[in-house]
Amino acid sequence: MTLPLDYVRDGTAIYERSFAIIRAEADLSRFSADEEDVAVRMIHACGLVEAARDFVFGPGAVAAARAALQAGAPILCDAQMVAHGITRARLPAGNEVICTLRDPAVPALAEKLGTTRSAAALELWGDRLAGAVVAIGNAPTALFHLLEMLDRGAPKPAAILGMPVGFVGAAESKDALADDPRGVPFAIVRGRLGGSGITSAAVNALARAGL
Ligand SMILES: C/C1=C2N=C(/C=C3N=C(/C(C)=C4\N[C@@](C)([C@@H]5N=C1[C@](C)(CCC(=O)O)[C@H]5CC(=O)O)[C@@](C)(CC(=O)O)[C@@H]4CCC(=O)O)[C@@](C)(CC(=O)O)[C@@H]\3CCC(=O)O)C(C)(C)[C@@H]/2CCC(=O)O
Repeated sequence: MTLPLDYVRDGTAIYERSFAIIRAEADLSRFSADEEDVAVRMIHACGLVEAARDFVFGPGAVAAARAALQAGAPILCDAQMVAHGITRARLPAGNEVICTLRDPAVPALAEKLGTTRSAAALELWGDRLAGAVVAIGNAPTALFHLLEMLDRGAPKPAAILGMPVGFVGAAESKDALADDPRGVPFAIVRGRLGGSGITSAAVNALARAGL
């Protein structure tokens, strides 16, 4: 082995080269300029240029989420992994990043409601839901539960990023959001694909455009 090994060590150079590869290889033609910016960062997080086919941005979603973040809206996350992936330095207004999953009240609440902890945790968002940016990247049940809360009259968030991953309920929960967004601007990744990384990346792109 010849040391040092030959690889790029500069973080900014790595990002720049990655983003250039994505723009060269991905079909981004159906996105507006601001959607494209978000899509590139989402592809970067999952390593799949083909994923762009499954990205759906509802009308005005990027503008609504960006305006909310600029105005200081909190970011409500279903999982700690989503919350931890959000780069605080990119947030335009020192926005609060909230995940209630680990609240001690959640296991009993889940038992009482007969659902997962991920879904029950949303009940603790309370009034913070009004005008917030919601980022659901892990749990399909959380997205389903959010839609049920909205149907029961919960305050509307500014935007919903519905990007849970998996095989049970993921595609269905995202279809349910896209089919009836309850008047809330939304973005989804159709099908099984999604996850905390893609979702954090979407928030990071919405928080600040470009690199
Ligand atoms: C059924 C669940 C799924 N989890 C998936 C993928 C991943 N989950 C990870 C981790 C560490 C966590 N998942 C929980 C949210 C946990 N996962 C579930 C639940 C059982 C039910 C959610 C649902 O179906 O909607 C859920 C527990 C609950 O009662 O809500 C987690 C809270 C479990 C725990 O550790 O307590 C935890 C989240 C921790 C956090 O960040 O706050 C994985 C890292 C898997 C692993 O542990 O090996 C992975 C992360 C994926 C990602 O990108 O986020 C699925 C695939 C989403 C799956 C739901 C769909 C399915 O097809 O099964």
